[in-house]
Amino acid sequence: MILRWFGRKKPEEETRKDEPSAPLPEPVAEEQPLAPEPVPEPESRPEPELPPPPAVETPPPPPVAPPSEPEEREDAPEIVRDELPAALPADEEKPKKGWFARLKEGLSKSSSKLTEGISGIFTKRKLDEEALEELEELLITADLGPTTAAKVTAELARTRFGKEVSPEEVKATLAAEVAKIVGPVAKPLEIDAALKPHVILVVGVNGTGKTTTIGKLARQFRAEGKTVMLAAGDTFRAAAVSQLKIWGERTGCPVIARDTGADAAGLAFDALEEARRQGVDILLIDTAGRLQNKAGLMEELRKIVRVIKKVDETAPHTTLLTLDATTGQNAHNQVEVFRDMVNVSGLILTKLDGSARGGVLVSLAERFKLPVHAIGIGEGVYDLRPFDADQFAKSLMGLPSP
Ligand SMILES: Nc1nc2c(ncn2[C@@H]2O[C@H](COP(=O)(O)OP(=O)(O)OP(=O)(O)O)[C@@H](O)[C@H]2O)c(=O)[nH]1
Repeated sequence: MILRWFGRKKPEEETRKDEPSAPLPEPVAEEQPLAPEPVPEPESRPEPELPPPPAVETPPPPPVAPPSEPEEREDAPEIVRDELPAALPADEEKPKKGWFARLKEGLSKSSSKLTEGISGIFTKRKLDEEALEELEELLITADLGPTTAAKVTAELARTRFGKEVSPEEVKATLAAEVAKIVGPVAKPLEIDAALKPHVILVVGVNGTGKTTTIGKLARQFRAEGKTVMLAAGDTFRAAAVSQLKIWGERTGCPVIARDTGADAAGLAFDALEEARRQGVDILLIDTAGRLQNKAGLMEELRKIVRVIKKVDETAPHTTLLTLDATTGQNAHNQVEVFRDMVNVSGLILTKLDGSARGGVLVSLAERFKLPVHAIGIGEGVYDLRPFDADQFAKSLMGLPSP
């Protein structure tokens, strides 16, 4: 059965009753399904400081195994499924504001650039050739890309040419056009419940938010009642491994890790075997993203894929590419590069908060047509949500909630 990420009943609601005394301080799965949030949440609670990772009884990290050829390995780390925490540990408080409000706030740099430009062009002015050219240029500088910019302005010209149009009308038309372009790529991340595990390989340039995204996804899956294992496949950097371990603790997920410099493919192989043995629902594999050594990275990623196919020839079932929205058009190059290395099945756009270049999502959608499964608007564990085309388009144009 295919389950849609976020689209299920909150597992806590179903299982909390028979859980032992371990108290859950906050109903962790408060998020809505994919549906947009029509009403902002009350602003009663103070903004929480991110507490340090709680002392949760997570299984100890598996022993570090020496690098070896995956086929020969018999000493897979011991992780007992019963030890998985029954509930998500207490961690960060859910943000007080609703998602749409936060998305709008996050995209405010991108939207103010656009809305100020639109007001400048269209206040008391007819939609003539010159205005259209200025608008097209504005959209290009806001990272929507030349193709999208041309398409969107042509649509506006088709219906309003020669007429006096208000900035509000232009924004509404643009939002509708943007929603049309990004709508087809707004696809939830689907998890096949029949797979034990569903393997998700997470790739992307260093710093684009792979590890953080893995942590956020892990929390969400755990909140849905799924068992999750994390594999620290960025064996190159010690900090990347320890960062993933922290996310493992925060989300109550075992982490398979090895020493720095260990063979990433071997580690992925071990992790998949272990996840299989334990009947874990989802295995999230972190990877390195050193583009400086493109050939080396390509070989490493391809080897990971090759090697995990020895355990499950259908794996990885999902290959997510994280893209940092602040890098603007550079994200296009990254899609091309990673698409050549591995079979990228979907994108996650991170750091849409504070980026003045959020429009890049539109040009990516237009050009690559790859599913955008989710967007990140902050560093916190709750700051990732499925991508909603209408919400995004309205936020980008600074318009009120859909
Ligand atoms: N503002 C903001 N920061 C984010 C978001 N996602 C990740 N970050 C931050 O971006 C930085 C890099 O994130 P990582 O998850 O370490 O990125 P990575 O791709 O795993 O990078 P390496 O560990 O270097 O391979 C961290 O400081 C994160 O907290 C987001 O959606 N918004």
